[in-house]
This record gives sequence, structure tokens and C-alpha cells, in this order.
Amino acid sequence: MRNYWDYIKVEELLSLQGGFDNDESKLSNDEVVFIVVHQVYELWFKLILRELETARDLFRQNPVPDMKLANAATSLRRVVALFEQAVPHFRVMETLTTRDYLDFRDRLIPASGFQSAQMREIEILLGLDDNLRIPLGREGSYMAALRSSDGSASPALARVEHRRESGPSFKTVLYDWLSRTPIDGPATQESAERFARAFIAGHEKEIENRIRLAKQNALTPDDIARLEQRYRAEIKFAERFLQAEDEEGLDDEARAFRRRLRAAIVFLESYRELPRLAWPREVIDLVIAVEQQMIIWRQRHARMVERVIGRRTGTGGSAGVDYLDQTALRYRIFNDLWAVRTILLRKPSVPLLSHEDEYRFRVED
Ligand code: HEM
Ligand SMILES: N[C@@H](CC(=O)c1ccccc1NC=O)C(=O)O
Repeated sequence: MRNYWDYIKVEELLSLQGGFDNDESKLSNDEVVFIVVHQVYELWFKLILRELETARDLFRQNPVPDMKLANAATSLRRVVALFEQAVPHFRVMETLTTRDYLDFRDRLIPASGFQSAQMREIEILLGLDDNLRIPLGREGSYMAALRSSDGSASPALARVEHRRESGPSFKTVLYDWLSRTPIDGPATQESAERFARAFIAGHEKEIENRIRLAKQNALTPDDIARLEQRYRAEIKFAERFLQAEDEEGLDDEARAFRRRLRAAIVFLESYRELPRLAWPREVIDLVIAVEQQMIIWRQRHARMVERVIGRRTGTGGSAGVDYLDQTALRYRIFNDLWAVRTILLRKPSVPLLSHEDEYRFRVED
């Protein structure tokens, strides 16, 4: 007969909180809290990975079926909800006082959350650039930290190695998809760059207007000079960003790709009321929401760590909170999506489209 305990595997699940010696009777409530909070996180990470993989596989198609964008949004919305649920969960860990935790902490050395394979898988699947990674301080790379203490392979290492080899990152396939956006006409380099030029002109006009208003309301001549300098820097940023002149070492093809990508993001954000652009824009907004939640997760973990162990060295050998604060600040994946929000224009200032009708609903025959 079908029953709850056989489906949820309750007995097996409740037998997994015994720590290194698999004997929960030897553990304090504090240590069982420590273990259970981690296990709950790993289950949230499991669900996040499933949804990110579904979204990645969807965008891996070329063309990406428009009818499937709603499914991608559903997966990404669930990832946001999972992180939003996981972040406050650190509150349970904060019921541990520093002294309570120190009662069993030394026995954990050198184990660390730095060895959470699924967190690494989430970073890899999203597309975190390895060049951004901050060394832990003990090993050459984050992959080395996944080896057993005698240097042998581990299930965690196998899991992460498999993820690294299991296809392109979500960022890669999403950016490829965006670079194929038909911008005010055909999906060509020329139409992308023509739109970018028109947008830059609109941006410059809007900023000039803001400088004029600032001059009318500024307090002192120094204020005017400072504000004008800032606004002119914004104009320069918009030009360099849309012409992809802000990145060193790009060859012509890579620079042309960056220009198509960035023009597409600006285009989707600027005309999102056009029906055929609505879902694509919803997707890129959800990608920002996912990355925002991941940054908040890192921050919330670091504040919990600071509350529980202060700024002492981590069991994994890192500088502890100082290391964690750096990763929260530096680990960014979707910089292009975030940067566009600096240059978007008010609706009256965006360029008029020549092929607006092509973005209205088409009656599929
Ligand atoms: C009392 C609770 C905790 C403390 C004191 C703590 C402390 C630390 C410290 C100091 C590090 C830096 C690496 C090291 O030197 O060990 C770290 C890394 C990490 N911890 Fe925790 N942690 C705690 C709970 C958790 C929980 C519940 C999770 C959930 C899975 C977690 C996940 C991670 C991850 C994924 C990293 C690697 C972060 C990165 O490299 O960006 N930690 N933790
Ligand atoms: N790195 C933590 C120890 C720790 O939190 C931990 C130890 C074993 C297994 C998971 C852990 N969680 C996160 O790092 C610390 O320095 O206290």
C-alpha cells in the first residue's frame, strides 16, 4: 500500500544527522542544528540546480521557441523563490551562540562549506568566470579544496567535474540567444548598430537636458561643474558600453557580438510593452533577480558567520568573513544585464522604431 513514509523516505532521512560518526546520540542539539541547516540548504541547492538546468537547456536551442519563454520564466521565478526562502534560513543558525558552536567547531577542521559541491555547481551552471575566483588561501584552486585530505578524488569533486563538462553555462546560451535578437528589423549587425547609434543620440539629448536642469537648480558654480562632469561621464559610458569599447582585448568578432548583445538588452528593456518583447524582457529581469538573490545569500551567510565566529580564520583555511565579503562583492556573472540599467531612458526619449508592427502579436495561422 502506498504511504507517506515510503514516498518521503522519512526513516532514511531522519537517520542522516549523525555527523562524522553517524551517531546522533553523541551530538548536542546545537550540532544537530548545524548539520540539519546545512542539509536543508543542500536540498534547496538541488532544486535550484534542477530549475537552472531546465532553463539552460531551453536556451540551448537555436532558435529558442518563443512559446517556451514562459516555461523559462517559471523556472527562474522558482529559483528566486528558493533563494528568498533560503536566505532567512540562516536565522536558525544564529540561535547558536559563539560558545555553543566552539564546543564542536574544532572537530570540523578542515571541513568547510567551501566544499559544498552544489554551490560550486550553481556558480558554474550560471557561468561564474573562474578568473574572478578569490583563492581560499590554502589550495591552488577551488577544485583542489574538493579533494580528500590525502589528495584523492571525492564525490564532491566528481560532481563538480561532471557539471563543468555537462554543457555550456546558462550565461553562454542566454547571451547567444540575446545576440540573435531582431532589433527594429532583421537580426543583423547593421540593424543592431544602427539602433545603438540612435539610442546613444537619445541618451545624449536626455543627459544634456538634465545638465540644463542641474544648472538651474545647483547651489554653487562648483556644484554645477561637478554635476556636469558626472553627467558627461554618463554619456561617455553609454557610448563606450554600446560600442563595446569598455572591454580590452576583444577581437572584431567578439566586439561585434558584445555590441549585438548590449543593443539587444537595451532594445528589450526599452520597448517591453510590445507584445513579442514582453516575455524576453521578463526573462532578463528574472535573471537579474536570480543574481541579486545569490549576492544577498552570500551577504547573509557572511553576516551570520560574523555573528557566530567573528573575524577568525575559517576552518577551510580562508580569512573567514574577510574572504566571504570579497566573494559577495566580486562574484558577478551578468554584468551586461546589470549595466544596461545605468543608461536606460524615459519612454519619450527612446528612438522611434521603423518596424514596430513586427513586434506586435502575430496571429499564428
Ligand atoms: C555557523 C555556521 C557557519 C559558519 C561559521 C560558516 C563559516 C564559513 C567560512 C569561514 C567560510 C569561508 C571558507 C572557510 O574558511 O571555511 C565559509 C564558506 C562557505 N560556507 Fe559557510 N559557514 C556556516 C554555515 C554555512 C551554511 C549553513 C552553509 C550552507 C550551505 C554554508 C555554505 C558555505 C559555502 C557555500 C561556502 C563557500 C563560499 C564561497 O567560497 O564563496 N555555510 N563558511
Ligand atoms: N567554515 C566554518 C565551518 C563550517 O561552517 C562548516 C564546517 C563543516 C561543514 C560545513 C560548514 N559550513 C560552512 O562552511 C567555520 O570556519 O567555522
